[in-house]
Amino acid sequence: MTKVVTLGQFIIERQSEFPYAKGELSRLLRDIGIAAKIVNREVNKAGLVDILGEAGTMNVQGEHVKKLDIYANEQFISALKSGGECSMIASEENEDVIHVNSAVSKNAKYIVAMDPLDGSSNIDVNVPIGTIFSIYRRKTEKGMCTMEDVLQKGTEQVAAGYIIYGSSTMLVYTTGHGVNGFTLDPSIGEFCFSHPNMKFPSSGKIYSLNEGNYVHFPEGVKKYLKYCQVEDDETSRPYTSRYIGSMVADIHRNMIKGGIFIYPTTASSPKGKLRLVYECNPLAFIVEQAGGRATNGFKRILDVNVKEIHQRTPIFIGSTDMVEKAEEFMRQYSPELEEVLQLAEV
Ligand SMILES: O=P(O)(O)OC[C@H]1O[C@](O)(COP(=O)(O)O)[C@@H](O)[C@@H]1O
Repeated sequence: MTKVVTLGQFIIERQSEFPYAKGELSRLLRDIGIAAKIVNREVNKAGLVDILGEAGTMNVQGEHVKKLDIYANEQFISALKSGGECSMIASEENEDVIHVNSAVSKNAKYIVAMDPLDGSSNIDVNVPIGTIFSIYRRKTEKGMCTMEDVLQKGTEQVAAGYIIYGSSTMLVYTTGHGVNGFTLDPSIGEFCFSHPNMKFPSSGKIYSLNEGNYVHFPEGVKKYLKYCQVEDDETSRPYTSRYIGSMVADIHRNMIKGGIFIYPTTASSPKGKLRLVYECNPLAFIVEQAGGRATNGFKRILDVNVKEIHQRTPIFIGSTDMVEKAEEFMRQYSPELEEVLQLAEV
C-alpha cells in the first residue's frame, strides 16, 4: 500500500521549514487548494453547464472575458476573503486591487496576485487551462494595504504555484524550498503528493512559441527559431515545436520533458503580452526553484521592477541551456531591445 500524502498534510509537515511559522501561509495555501477543487469541478463538466463562451464584457487587458474567467475569479476571491489570511488581492480580471477589509483579514500578513484562468482561448475547446498564483508578505504593518505591498519584485515572493486543469488536475507550488506537485484524486477529493522535488532538465528539444507572430518577432527571436529548426546531430536539432496556447500547460510540459517557452515582444505587444505580477513572476519563481531559468531576453524576470499590477513583459523561460542560447541571439541580433525594456521599468 503506497502511503497517500495529501496537500494539507504535506503543507503542515513542511511548516517546520519556517521557524517562526504560525500556520498563516499553510492556511492560505489550503484556501487556494479548496478554490482550485471548486473550479476544477466546473471545468470538468463545462460542456454540461452554462459556463462556456463569452460573458459579453471586456477586462482591463482589452480581452473578451469568458464566463469561466469570471467564475474562477469569483471562486478564488471568495476563498481568499473567507480564509482570513489574505489582506489584498490583485487579479487579471480586476482593474484595481481588492482590499480584504473584514475584521479577520484586514491585518492579514499576505498579499495574493493571481491569474484565475490562464489560457482563456482554450476554455471552449477542451484544451488544458490553468490558474496561476503568487504570494507576498505585506510590507505595511497593519490596516489597509497600499500599492507598495503588491508592487514588489518577484524576488520577494514567499510562495507561488499553478493549477493545471488537464487530463488530470494538478497543483504545483514552491515556498522557496524546491517544487512539488500534487494530483487531484476525484474519488477522495484530495490533492495527493505525486511529483516530489520537480527538476527542470537543463536542456531539451522542445520550443514553444506562437510562430503565427513570426513576422512581428524581434530579429533575435527569428534567428533563435531558425537555430532550433536547423539539422545538427551533435545538438539533436532540429528541435520539436509544441505550443498549446496555455502558458501553464506549455511550461508544465517543458518542466517535465525539457524545453523553452518564449512570448517575446511583438508589433501588437511592444512590451510583451504576458503579465509580470501574476503570470511571469510566479512561473519564473517556480521554474528557478526547479533549476530552470527565466528572463525577459536580457534580465532575470524576478529582478524586473514592478510599476503597475497589469504590467507586461516579454519572457524566455525553461531549460537553462536553451534560455541562455536564446539570450545570446537576443544580445547579438536585438541589442536595442534591452534599453527599451530597461526604460519601461523606470
Ligand atoms: O494566443 P497567443 O497570442 O499565442 O497567447 C497565448 C498566451 O496567452 C495566454 O492565454 C494569456 O493568458 P490569459 O488566457 O490568462 O489571458 C497564455 O496562457 C498563453 O501562453
